[in-house]
Amino acid sequence: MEEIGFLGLGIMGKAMSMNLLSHGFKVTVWNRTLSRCDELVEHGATIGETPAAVIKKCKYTIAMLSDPAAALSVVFDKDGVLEQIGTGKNYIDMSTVDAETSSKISEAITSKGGCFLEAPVSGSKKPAEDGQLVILAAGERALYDAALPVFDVLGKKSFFLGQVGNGAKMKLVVNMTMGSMMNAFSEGIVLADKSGLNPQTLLDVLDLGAIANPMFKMKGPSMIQGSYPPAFPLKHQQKDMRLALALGDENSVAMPVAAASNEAFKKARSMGLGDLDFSAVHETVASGKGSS
Ligand SMILES: NC(=O)C1=CN([C@@H]2O[C@H](COP(=O)(O)OP(=O)(O)OC[C@H]3O[C@@H](n4cnc5c(N)ncnc54)[C@H](OP(=O)(O)O)[C@@H]3O)[C@@H](O)[C@H]2O)C=CC1
Ligand SMILES: O=CC(=O)O
Repeated sequence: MEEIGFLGLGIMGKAMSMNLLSHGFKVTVWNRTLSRCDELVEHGATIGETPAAVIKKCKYTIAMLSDPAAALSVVFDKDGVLEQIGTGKNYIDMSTVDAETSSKISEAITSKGGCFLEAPVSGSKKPAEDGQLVILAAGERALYDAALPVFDVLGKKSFFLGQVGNGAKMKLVVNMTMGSMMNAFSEGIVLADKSGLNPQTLLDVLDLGAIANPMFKMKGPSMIQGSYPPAFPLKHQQKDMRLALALGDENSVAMPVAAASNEAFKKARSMGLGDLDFSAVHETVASGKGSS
């Protein structure tokens, strides 16, 4: 595959583009805060001054941006993707957004002759660094096939889910489930502690039973310490809960557990915890400031 463009060098985009560089891809990067490109340049990347400049240079461009507003802005605003997209150009948006946002981007790109694939990912900072993401792609099948060498570097498994929107929906369903689990886990840790049990023993018990999972195993010890270094920022998890609840509205699916979890994430944001890891929702229970 030719040179890859990469837009968005946050926690995920930085790890993913670094991975592409270390596997021998040529990468041209752009980030809204341009100084975040410097570390990538030290590892061999080239800088594109604007999203449009990256599209102009590269046949394939990947985006990894925070939310729907960011994904739309990078495509539609001045110096954006649309200014240079056209026949022979391919755009892969790996940000977590809702199906409507993805469809708007897809329509704009394909109406100018470009190809579009949405490909949100499951997995966090460490899986991104290790090339162990799960890729949830939908859109142009030919672009999916062409992108597989890239996806094989970034992830451990790729799914092609059909029409645009299906990748976004799958990602929101997964993160809605994950966010609810994180809240139940937080309550469990606090309940163990307040009722006189050792929370570490709770982690050991959970890890041996039917609900053992990598998230509890990885996040539990630091949650007990009250430490939440950001791997998956809480503000993004709350965005995913909000978008998943809207998907529930559209489909008349009652989701009382997810709705309560969303409230807890909102509470955590109001406590100034939005930039910490999403496991910091634990503080809404642990600090006694929760809404319960
Ligand atoms: N972290 C994780 O564990 C995972 C995250 N995701 C999803 O991946 C996406 C990226 O997440 P992550 O890397 O953690 O997020 P970060 O907050 O670390 O990075 C966000 C990126 O979006 C850019 N950005 C934000 N607003 C705008 C805007 N208006 N215009 C242009 N660029 C903008 C930021 O640029 P700047 O540097 O200038 O602020 C930055 O490059 C999100 O959709 C998230 O939900 C998916 C799986 C796992
Ligand atoms: O979106 C977050 C993740 O861990 O997946």
